[in-house]
Amino acid sequence: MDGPLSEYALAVRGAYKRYGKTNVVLKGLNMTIPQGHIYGLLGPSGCGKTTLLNCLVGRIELDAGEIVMKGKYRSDIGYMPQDLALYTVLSIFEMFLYYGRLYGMTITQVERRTEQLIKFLQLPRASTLVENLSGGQQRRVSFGIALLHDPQLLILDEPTVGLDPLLSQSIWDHLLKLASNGKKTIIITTHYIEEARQAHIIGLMRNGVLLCEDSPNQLMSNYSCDNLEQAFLQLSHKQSNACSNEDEQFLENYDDLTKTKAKPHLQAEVMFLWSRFMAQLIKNWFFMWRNKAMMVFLLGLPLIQCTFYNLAIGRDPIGLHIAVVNEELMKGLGECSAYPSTGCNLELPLTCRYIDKLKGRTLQIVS
Ligand SMILES: Nc1ncnc2c1ncn2[C@@H]1O[C@H](COP(=O)(O)OP(=O)(O)OP(=O)(O)O)[C@@H](O)[C@H]1O
Repeated sequence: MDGPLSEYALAVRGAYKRYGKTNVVLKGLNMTIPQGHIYGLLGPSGCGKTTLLNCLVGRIELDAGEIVMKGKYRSDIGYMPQDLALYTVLSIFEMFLYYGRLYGMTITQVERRTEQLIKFLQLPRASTLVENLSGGQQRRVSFGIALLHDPQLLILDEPTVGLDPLLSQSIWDHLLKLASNGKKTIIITTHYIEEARQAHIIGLMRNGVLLCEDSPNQLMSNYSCDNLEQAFLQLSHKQSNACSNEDEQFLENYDDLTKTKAKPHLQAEVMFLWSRFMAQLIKNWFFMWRNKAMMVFLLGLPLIQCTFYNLAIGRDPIGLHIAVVNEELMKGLGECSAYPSTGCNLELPLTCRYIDKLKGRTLQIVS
């Protein structure tokens, strides 16, 4: 697709990413997503889909390349990761409340949205703990979190895996509805190739690059086949024949290829926000409340440490033999017995007063 990159909801140009010294995952990838489209990102396991999405949401940085996005902040994106970021000791509502507060939503807004999402995603009651949900239900909670703050760009990493086909279809219907008014742009990865036919554009990814980007119908007609799988197969053959020793070439030239470092495409977040602080506080409170043993331990440990510290340090040593060297009492400690141990007579030798104080403690004075 041509035209200035800023016209698109999202565009990636010349993206490179390598893990360690040898695992080059993105090899100069280009991707273009117009506003209001659903983009189905397809590719075999390990081809770099999650890596690409992680770069888009700012979780990791590209080594080189450019990402241009309509949104400027992380909160402009709704992201559903493959590995669910859920706190299992929280309930569904508490989970939504935590993320809602991170996005700056009010409690009333979160309550209203929770009601809608529970109905749409067919989730159990809002008070149900996440740990008591099935894997599929947990994925739906994670999907709900991505939709919670109604972002302009949705990035969904396999949202329909393990779901009932009817629910899967209703999720696709909802995504099509979200995109239909031209406002929301959605990137979705899936292993179900047939399901991806519902996307407006399909990106077929293999070996760190996109083999093609087109509408599903156009793709199938270009390769004269009646399903996407055959089109993908033909493209994969073409790629394999074209570059058999590609990996070694990339490794050799990687430093040259990535000379121009990628600039961050999302603006840095403000260091401190009350809503974020409160979100953490609420989450930790619920966490502690559900883990009473942990709470007792966390509060009890400093108490125990203080007690032992005070018992061990700063006390008088017991039974310690000490001697006082001084030249005030020439005839030894016996001299002190002649003086009263109280009063404020400054003519008395000060040593006697000092010895007197020591005697009252746990020390043994040796004469
Ligand atoms: N944090 C990491 N550190 C090192 N290597 C990684 C890391 N994350 C991913 N990889 C490697 O990068 C490659 C691409 O992984 P990625 O998860 O992006 O693939 P994927 O296409 O999303 O796979 P799947 O469809 O199975 O989720 C794999 O070889 C993987 O082992």
